[in-house]
Amino acid sequence: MTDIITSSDAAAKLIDGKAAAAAVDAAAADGARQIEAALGRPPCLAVVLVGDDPASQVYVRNKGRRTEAAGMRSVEHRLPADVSQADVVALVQALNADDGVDGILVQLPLPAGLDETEVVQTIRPDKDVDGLTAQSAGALVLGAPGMRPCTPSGSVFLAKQALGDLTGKSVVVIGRSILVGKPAALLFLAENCTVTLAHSRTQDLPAVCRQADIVIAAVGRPNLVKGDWIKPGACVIDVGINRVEGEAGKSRLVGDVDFDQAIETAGFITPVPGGVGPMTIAMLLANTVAAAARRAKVSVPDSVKDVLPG
Ligand SMILES: NC(=O)C1=CN([C@@H]2O[C@H](COP(=O)(O)OP(=O)(O)OC[C@H]3O[C@@H](n4cnc5c(N)ncnc54)[C@H](OP(=O)(O)O)[C@@H]3O)[C@@H](O)[C@H]2O)C=CC1
Ligand SMILES: Nc1nc(=O)c2c([nH]1)NC[C@@H]1CN(c3ccc(C(=O)N[C@@H](CCC(=O)O)C(=O)O)cc3)C=[N+]21
Repeated sequence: MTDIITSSDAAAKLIDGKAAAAAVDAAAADGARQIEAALGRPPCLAVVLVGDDPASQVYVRNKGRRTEAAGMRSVEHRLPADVSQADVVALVQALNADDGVDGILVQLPLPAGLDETEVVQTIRPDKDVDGLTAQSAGALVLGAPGMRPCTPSGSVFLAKQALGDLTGKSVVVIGRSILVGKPAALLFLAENCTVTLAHSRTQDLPAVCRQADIVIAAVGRPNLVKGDWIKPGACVIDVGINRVEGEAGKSRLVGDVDFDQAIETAGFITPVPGGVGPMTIAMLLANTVAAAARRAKVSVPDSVKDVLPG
């Protein structure tokens, strides 16, 4: 297996999200084989993509490819951007009722005019592999069993690869979205971290960040987090995926952290691309295997239990 933590020419070690995702994909593939042996069919993930946002299409394509590579079934449903609310809800209801579907992911954001909350709330909680329904969110708050959101789960996994047990670490999460920041704060709390949840109204964000043993940047602002915001030796998990103008008119992906600066002070850092992004898909696969197991009333394979957060 490739090393997940590798050294760089600068101070920080790199956390290789691709290598970590390959390990989690392998665990999911192992689990998928066990499910197929028990059920006579592999776990199945349905992805709903509304509109033609090019970035979303790339994610959906990556998800489809990795799902099949892990020996699972992937079904994509594409709807036009001008689809009605009722038609999106009806599709989710049909997927809820389809016994051959174990997991449902509705790609966010939905085009303007559609009620995202209603669509997400339509997903049956036992198929909510994105962990975004009120039932999943409630279970996370209560510390009860349930599906955890994929990007925050991936962020915890990578921080553990770098630091081991996270008990007592101070964590600053920047961004409080339902998809990333808020559940990330709760997952790190569940790891016994001391968590600060920062956002656009936070006062003196650089000073808040400098207290952190672990910084989670989930803002959507290219290079917002500067090198001198990072406590020497801290672990930096960059969730941001921002497309910016690169050389020769070509676009490239950057995170929310000024990587070239932060790598000089941090102890560990995730790159973009090749950091949290690949882990998000890996956790989605793991959640899909777990959902298939629970629905079939067989035990969740140990390989999958081991990679998911508590
Ligand atoms: N790697 C992956 O798999 C994934 C990556 N992403 C990426 O992560 C980033 C965040 O996504 P998402 O959470 O959906 O984004 P949202 O736009 O929903 O949320 C952004 C959050 O950042 C806060 N914020 C905005 N500007 C600042 C600022 N200047 N200082 C401090 N906080 C600020 C906002 O605060 P307020 O609430 O006060 O407005 C808000 O809470 C994006 O780049 C997205 O592409 C998202 C999902 C998965
Ligand atoms: N309901 C819902 N759940 C999500 O989890 C969700 C969503 N909606 N909407 C959009 C965001 C974004 N997201 C990414 C997933 C994988 C990569 C990924 O694989 N990135 C790779 C490659 C990126 C590339 O090169 O295009 C990388 O960072 O290395 C990125 C981003 C999931 N999201």
